[in-house]
Amino acid sequence: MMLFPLSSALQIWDTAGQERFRSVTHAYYRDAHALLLLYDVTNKASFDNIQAWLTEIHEYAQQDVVLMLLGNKVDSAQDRVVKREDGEKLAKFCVLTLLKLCANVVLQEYGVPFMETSAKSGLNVDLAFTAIAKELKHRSMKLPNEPKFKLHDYVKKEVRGSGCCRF
Ligand SMILES: Nc1nc2c(ncn2[C@@H]2O[C@H](COP(=O)(O)OP(=O)(O)OP(=O)(O)O)[C@@H](O)[C@H]2O)c(=O)[nH]1
Repeated sequence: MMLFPLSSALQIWDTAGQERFRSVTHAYYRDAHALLLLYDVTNKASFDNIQAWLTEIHEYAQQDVVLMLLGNKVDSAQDRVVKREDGEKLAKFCVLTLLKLCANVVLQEYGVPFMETSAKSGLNVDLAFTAIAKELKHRSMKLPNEPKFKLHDYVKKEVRGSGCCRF
């Protein structure tokens, strides 16, 4: 991935969401620098499951892990059961839950960034990965004279809505 003026390599693991693979996925948390929490906007159970994933994150992930909440499949507008506002509320709730669980300074200040995506149309997919990569890059470079990268501001500025005609 090119992040001007440098490039970045991301190693991406798609962990199995099913309960029966849970013990295997624990192993991935420990060394992860970022976690993308995905639910399916056409599947309420996947939305409700985010709470369980947060508990897992607290237990197994690094304390300063970069988190992002994504509501996927927004191209399936006719099957949508989870509203965008519910996702936004959940992103705030994620913060409260994690604050109870840990003292992640980044989360305390800004909350969990949230956006809706479509793997089918590509809506916001590049943005999600670019935002994560930029955040990690800035953290790793630690340049004192560089302005701090603000993940939330970046996501807010760049995010595209699914709207009626933009999948
Ligand atoms: N319409 C639509 N379908 C999608 C989208 N993303 C994934 N799918 C479909 O949803 C189904 C499940 O996708 P997966 O990527 O296997 O979902 P998963 O959450 O990784 O599933 P697990 O491996 O069980 O955790 C597949 O049929 C995909 O083609 C999307 O953005 N829009």
